[in-house]
Amino acid sequence: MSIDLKAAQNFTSVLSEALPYIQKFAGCTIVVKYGGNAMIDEELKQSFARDIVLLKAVGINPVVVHGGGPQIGDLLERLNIESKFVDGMRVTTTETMDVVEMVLGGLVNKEIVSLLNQVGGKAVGMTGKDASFIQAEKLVITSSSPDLQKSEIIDIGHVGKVKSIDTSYIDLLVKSDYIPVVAPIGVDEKGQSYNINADLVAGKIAEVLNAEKLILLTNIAGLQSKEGKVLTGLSTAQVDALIADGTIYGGMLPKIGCALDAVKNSVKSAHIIDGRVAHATLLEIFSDQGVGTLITNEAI
Ligand SMILES: NC(=[NH2+])NCCC[C@H](N)C(=O)O
Repeated sequence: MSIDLKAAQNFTSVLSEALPYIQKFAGCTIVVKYGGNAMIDEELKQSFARDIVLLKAVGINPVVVHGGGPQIGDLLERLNIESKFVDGMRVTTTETMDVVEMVLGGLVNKEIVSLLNQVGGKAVGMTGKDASFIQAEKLVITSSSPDLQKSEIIDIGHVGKVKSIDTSYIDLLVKSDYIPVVAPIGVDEKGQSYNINADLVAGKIAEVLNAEKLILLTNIAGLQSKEGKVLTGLSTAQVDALIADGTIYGGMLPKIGCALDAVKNSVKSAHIIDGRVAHATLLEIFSDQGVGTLITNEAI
């Protein structure tokens, strides 16, 4: 059989394009928020696992934070427990929190750990309860009722926000070449569990770890202009302007808020990438073009 020279050349040019990035990011921490389609589609799951293990193999330290909303919804449905949402957040009663903890910390977390380990990684799963590493507090939300002209506090139960993160456990794992896989559950000083948005947890972990990158795998091609063109590189000031003029709105706002906060604090760049594309993580980190939107503090 003769060698396909063209394919071989393509392959080597791809590898060669990756070299400066492998050199630049070796030893760095990259926090990857894993969610959406990439977590459901079999082929995308495999490609994600290989990407993460490959990062580790070339000396980059990935930390994975995952979501699991649809899986929680599925089990609640099977158990005949009604799902209620306020502002896109799941109303989490004590009964619901048990299910959240079982699904996120058990089923989903261990599936990801196992996926990574099957392709040769050394992944270790945990929730913020392990070593109490994510301290949480209750998220208080208010709604203004139009007729009363005043705001009311709405109780959405065990939904939390991050109060503080102790990185010593993650550090220990990373130093020993393990890949931490974090389920977004926090704990308060009384041992109470909280369900926390995974983008938020990923952003905060990236901040406290002084990560090089925060990568958010999404179901979109990236941030888009009003005309629908993907904006491949933006400064934080440009993102602020896109929020102010309404180009970025609705459901995307909390996600972009997490990315912005991370970059405005200590993370070098945040990437909103297209998780529907196989090997999106590798493409973003090791190619010049990437597969989505890169946000940095520098003017672009
Ligand atoms: N969406 C983009 N414009 N990505 C460019 C990525 C460039 C480079 N691979 C990096 O990770 O820093």
